[in-house]
Amino acid sequence: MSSKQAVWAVVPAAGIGSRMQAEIPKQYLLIDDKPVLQLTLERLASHPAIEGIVIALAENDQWWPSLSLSLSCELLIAKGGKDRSDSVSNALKLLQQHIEHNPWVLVHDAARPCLRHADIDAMLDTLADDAVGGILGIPVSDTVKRVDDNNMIQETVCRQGLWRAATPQMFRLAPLSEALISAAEKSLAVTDEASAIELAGYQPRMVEGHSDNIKITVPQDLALAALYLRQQAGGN
Ligand SMILES: Nc1ccn([C@@H]2O[C@H](COP(=O)(O)OP(=O)(O)OP(=O)(O)O)[C@@H](O)[C@H]2O)c(=O)n1
Ligand SMILES: C[C@](O)(CO)[C@H](O)COP(=O)(O)O
Repeated sequence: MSSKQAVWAVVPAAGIGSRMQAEIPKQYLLIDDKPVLQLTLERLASHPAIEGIVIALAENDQWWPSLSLSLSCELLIAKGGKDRSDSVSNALKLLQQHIEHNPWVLVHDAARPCLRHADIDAMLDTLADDAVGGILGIPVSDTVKRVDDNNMIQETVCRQGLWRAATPQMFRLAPLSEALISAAEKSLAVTDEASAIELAGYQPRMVEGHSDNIKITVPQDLALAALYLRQQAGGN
């Protein structure tokens, strides 16, 4: 598939950002005067392959109306759910009501504004003819320890073959929706789309991405994301 083949993006943006310990949900914190969510949406919408975006917003989201967005793609708004997987599932169901075909869907965290178009291109090119789909990730480069509740090291985990999963996670609309519904029906908590696809018996492909595609999660991540965005703007 060329990177021009139209795909839809799903952006879960209904979290409260508790680990960020901020006054407002982290997706509305500012980086160089722009809300994180706006940066992420503009990054996705400016890619030529993105036909439309479905964003999942919390029902009590009071910040969305204040965004001044001018996106070059269609935008649908779904209801956020209790967990990230519920928000994604709601967005997929809304998309299925909106379109009849079964496109590739890129699920991408609102909290990841540093996504590079090169990584989107890598996914579209690598997974073009894949029967299942796949995700962006980064190989683990540190030694990994398992630690107990008292911060005592229990074991060193072999890092051979260990990767950190990121987003986008790219799957076909119908099987992804079915996999998430199935996981929810079995009360199986999934923290990413690939987990649901794996539970459904499929084997997603890992696509190596850039390590600056960080998820803004804890306070120090905001300054790091700002640094990465400035670095990218400078052509690095
Ligand atoms: N019920 C939820 C929970 C999370 N998300 C979104 O999923 C992405 C990744 O989740 P995470 O980083 O965990 O965000 P929060 O859940 O907001 O953070 P925390 O766990 O610290 O509260 C975020 O863009 C978040 O807005 C969502 O759409 N719906
Ligand atoms: C989807 C994800 O970003 C992949 O690493 C991650 O699982 C989200 O987890 P969170 O606890 O909802 O931030």
